[in-house]
Order: sequence, then C-alpha cells, then structure tokens
Amino acid sequence: MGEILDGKALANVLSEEIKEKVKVMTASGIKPHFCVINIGDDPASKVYVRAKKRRAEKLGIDQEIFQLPAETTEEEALTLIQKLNKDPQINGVMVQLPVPSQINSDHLIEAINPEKDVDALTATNVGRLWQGTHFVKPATACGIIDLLDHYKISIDGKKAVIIGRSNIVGKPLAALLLERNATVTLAHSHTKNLVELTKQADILVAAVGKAKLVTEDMVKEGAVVIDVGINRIDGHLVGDVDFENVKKKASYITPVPGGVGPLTVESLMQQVVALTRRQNGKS
Ligand SMILES: Nc1nc(=O)c2c([nH]1)NC[C@@H]1CN(c3ccc(C(=O)N[C@@H](CCC(=O)O)C(=O)O)cc3)C=[N+]21
Repeated sequence: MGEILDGKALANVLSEEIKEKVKVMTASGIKPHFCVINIGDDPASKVYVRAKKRRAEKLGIDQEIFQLPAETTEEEALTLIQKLNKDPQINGVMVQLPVPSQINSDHLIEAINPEKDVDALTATNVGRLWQGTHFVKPATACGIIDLLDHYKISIDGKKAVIIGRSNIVGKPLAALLLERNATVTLAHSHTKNLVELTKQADILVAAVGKAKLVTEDMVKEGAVVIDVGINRIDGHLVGDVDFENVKKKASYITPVPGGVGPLTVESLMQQVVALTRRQNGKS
C-alpha cells in the first residue's frame, strides 16, 4: 500500500522557510514584488491567481494582478509586459496560462525579461535549464523534486517515465530529473506501447490532463507515482491517476488535491525570492 506524498504539508513547511527569508530581505530594504498577468475569464485561472495572491500575502511578498479583458490584443499585452520589464520595483512577471485564442502565448512569454521570468519559460531560461546554468526553475517540476527529496526518495539511476511533453511540466521535469541522474523517458500521445514503458518506471509521472489515464495495470509494483493532472469532474478535482487502485501497487503516491498543486504555488514564491536576490546582487 503506497504512502501518501503530502504536498500540502510540505508546502506549509517550505512556507515557513520562505517567510523567514523574506523577513530578513525586507528588513534590509528589499521586498520581493511580482506581477501576474491574467487575460480573460478562465474560471480555473481565477482560482489559481487568487491562491497565488493569498500565498504571497502570507509570505510577505508583494503581488499585483493585472486582470485584462478577454478581447485584449497581443500588442496590448506585450506593451504591459514591456512596461513591467522596465519597472525597477518589479522583480518577477508571469503570464497565467491559457490565454485567449487571438493571442500567441509564446510571443508573450518570450517578451518577458529572463531576469524576471518567474515561470522559467523563456527560451533563454529553458536553454539554461538544459545546460545546468539556471538561476530560476519551472515551478511544478521544482515542486516535484522537492517532494521526492523531502521523502528521501532517491532519483539517481532510477528510470523515470513522464507522460506529457508540455513546456510547462513534462519537458522541464525531464531536465530536472536528468540533472539528478535519472534515466528519463518522455511519453506522449504518439507513443507506441505506452503500458510497456510505464511498467518499467521506478518513478512514473502523469501530466496530461486526462482523468484515470494511469491505471493499476500500467504501474510496476513499488513504483513512485506522481500525479500532476488537474481535472474537474462533476465539480470535484481529480488527477490523471486512478488513485484508489494505483495506490495499492505504488510505494509512494501523490493525491489530487493536496499533492503537486500546493507545491507549485510554493515553488513559484521561491522563484520570486531567488530572482529578487539575484537582481540585488545576492546569490
Ligand atoms: N504561467 C503559468 N504558470 C503556472 O504555474 C500555471 C499556469 N500558468 N496555468 C495553470 C497551471 C496550473 N497550476 C496550478 C497551481 C496550483 C494548483 C493547486 O494549488 N491545486 C490544489 C487545489 C486547488 C483547487 O482546488 O483548484 C491542489 O492540487 O491541492 C493547481 C494547479 C499552475 N499553473
């Protein structure tokens, strides 16, 4: 029977550490300040943006939300990003995804100054991530590594299979697991014989956004199962893993909610602090 990896509890522990750091920084006249640009009326985005705001407040970090209307043009959004890039008071900028269809999210992300790129999604920071010279880490992937470390689950030499190749989760997590000497496979919608692959995984990550994608028969006995999925089914939240059944086979498993999600928010705050320190000449 798998042990639950309690992301929520770890997020609270990390919270205390970040709070202390922010307190010391603030006392020396440096208060982290970041901005979230949210475009349109995606209901899930509103929930996440609010969660970030609450967390930032709790940690003593200044946060501003720029809520733009659904019909905002790409040019208008770019103008705002350029303004925030130039503002010396602002340490971090992120664009909440998804954005409305008239806007190309890649264009907005690429406009963010890499020194202020909280999500680590600019080409510059993705390149640094794969080179191992990064100063900012993608939040969800970073949270997953923190969770494995906290429970003393070794990564070195393990076979990790990630289902999902998104820029925001799958690809950056592959980079961070590789950095920790895992043998990494990225599986996706065109992968042949998915089950054959997943059954070999010591660490299996599901990051697709499809409820019950990972079933018991796909999991090796004793595997560590990380569920990044956030699916709303009949008003409640489920991940990508058939939790109740997979739990029986896994050695460790993350729940949804209360697993990776809370760590993502916590990790974003860590990145804001890291960027702020760097901008003020601290390592
Ligand atoms: N530029 C950008 N950066 C992101 O990091 C980003 C994004 N866009 N767009 C959407 C996804 C999703 N995401 C989550 C954050 C927190 C929870 C979270 O706290 N989940 C709670 C439950 C929250 C609830 O009840 O809805 C949990 O799993 O326990 C989930 C998902 C960040 N994202």
